[in-house]
Amino acid sequence: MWQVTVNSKLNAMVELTEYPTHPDPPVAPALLVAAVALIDGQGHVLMHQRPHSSVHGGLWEFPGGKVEAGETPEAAAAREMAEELGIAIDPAALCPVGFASGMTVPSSTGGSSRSLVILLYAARQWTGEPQLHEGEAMAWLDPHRVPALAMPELDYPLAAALIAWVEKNLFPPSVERR
Ligand SMILES: Nc1nc2c([nH]c(=O)n2[C@@H]2O[C@H](COP(=O)(O)OP(=O)(O)OP(=O)(O)O)[C@@H](O)[C@H]2O)c(=O)[nH]1
Repeated sequence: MWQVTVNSKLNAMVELTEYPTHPDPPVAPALLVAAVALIDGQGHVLMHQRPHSSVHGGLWEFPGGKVEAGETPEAAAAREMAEELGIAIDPAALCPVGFASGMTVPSSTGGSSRSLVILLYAARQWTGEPQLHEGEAMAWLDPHRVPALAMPELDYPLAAALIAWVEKNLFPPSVERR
């Protein structure tokens, strides 16, 4: 971060001072992950249990994965839905719900922690029946029950954002008519 100081005596002199933003800043670019809350006709959301062998193994998450080079987050989300659940989603039909930001958990094989940003989208339409292609299990849940699951840390704020989104978009307060 740069601080600009104007020296009043010399009037036009500008001093630039560099300040460290963090004692140990992350060196790698942020990892971007696109995840999807699939919402069925009953307003239930599909949660996915990560493979035991993976980072965050056995925890519940919103299905999704890393955005690859040259991909939009929406295209990545649609690709992950095909890979993980065997369903087709139109990227244009994904609705932004919220995001969460933190640090990755270093894998058991090493590697340092890096900045992680997860974008959560909602989808109410897709083609095909979700099937477990990867992971340990999947479950359709009332969104209000999601915060009770064992999940990666960033999924708790994502779950709160989803509940707010569902209450606004699926069950909007009735409009008072005079
Ligand atoms: N998909 C997904 N990943 C999440 C969530 N919450 C969360 O912390 N993550 C983390 O974000 C990262 C995404 O990794 P991933 O393993 O799902 O991505 P991927 O399918 O591209 O993995 P791959 O490297 O095996 O191809 C992991 O560190 C994962 O633990 C979530 O709700 N959904």
